[in-house]
Amino acid sequence: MSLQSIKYQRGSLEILDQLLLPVLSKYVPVRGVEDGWKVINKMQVRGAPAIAIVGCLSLAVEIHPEEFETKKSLRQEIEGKLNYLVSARPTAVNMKISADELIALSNELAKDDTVSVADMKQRFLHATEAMLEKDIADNRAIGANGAKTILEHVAETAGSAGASAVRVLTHCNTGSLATAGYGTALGVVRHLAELGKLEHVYCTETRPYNQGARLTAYELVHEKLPATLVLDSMVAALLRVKNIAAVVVGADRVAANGDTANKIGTYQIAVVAKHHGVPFYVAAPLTSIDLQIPSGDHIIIEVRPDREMTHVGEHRIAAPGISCWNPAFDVTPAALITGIITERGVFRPEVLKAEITALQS
Ligand SMILES: CSC[C@H]1O[C@H](OP(=O)(O)O)[C@H](O)[C@@H]1O
Repeated sequence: MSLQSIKYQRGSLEILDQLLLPVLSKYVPVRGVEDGWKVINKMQVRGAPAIAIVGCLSLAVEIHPEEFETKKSLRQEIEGKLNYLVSARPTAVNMKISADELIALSNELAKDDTVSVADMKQRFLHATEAMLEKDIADNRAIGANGAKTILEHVAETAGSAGASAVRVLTHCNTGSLATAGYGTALGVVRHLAELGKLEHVYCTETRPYNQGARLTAYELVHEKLPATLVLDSMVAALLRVKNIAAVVVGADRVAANGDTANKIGTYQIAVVAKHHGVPFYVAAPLTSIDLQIPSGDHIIIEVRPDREMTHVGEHRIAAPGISCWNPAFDVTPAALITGIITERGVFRPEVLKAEITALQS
């Protein structure tokens, strides 16, 4: 079983086709931007950070063998192709943020007369390749920050000096298959396990793509972590009887006020967690935080094909002719979020914008 969602070396990019998991582990080549757009749009690769990394590396493999006459032509290629890749899926912000950063870099290099066109191409390739290691480092920091916060909350609530092992619930897939490795919310789970403080992790199936049943369960079984799969409809009952210490989920786009777009079903889990007094955390790198939008009302929610609901593979499970509503995400209001776990710290939603702005200044 492979957990490496992305295989890259200069001039070559392959992605693990997540539509085939867990039954088949098959890598497919991504030869350029058209392939990159397709594998993202079809969700052969998915997960906010992985989308950005695969998108940017698809451009890297495309321009690697090309010779550009001028820096202007290279800059135009970079800007046009990155903006095209942003259109593959609208909700996660990571691709947009990465595209803007790389476009800004190429504009800066194009203006610098001391930089040749060959140097400019090399600098661009290095910048895209650096995303892989940075994502893994960010995820490890998210894991450590999140585990610490959850254990402190549990100890504080119990009035004890240290927390015993905890039970957590997660939704969708936020692990190695959604990132360059280790994961965000699943990185918190991994770090709890590394500390010997993970009693049990529950993962929801996450209809209709089944990221939980097919991908998160795959990762947890692979690492022999104590895990149980539950149906999306079981969350309320689970929180009532299983003494869950915290819910930790990922994010596709966090607005400046902390409202968070994440996989459909996240909002209702947050409502149930509030009802049961269970802390609800969002785990996300800064590349998932969009300070340009004031609230979740401004987040575009991708609506996906009906067939993802009416069929499991080739097998029809819904009556022919029924109409469907298939938003891929929903928005959890900041008021339902206990904390946003990032690689730079854990922030309450009401201070997120100020804290992130201070970090970035
Ligand atoms: C680590 S971000 C993962 C994030 O992306 C998932 O959506 P999708 O599978 O449609 O790309 C889900 O919202 C996860 O929380």
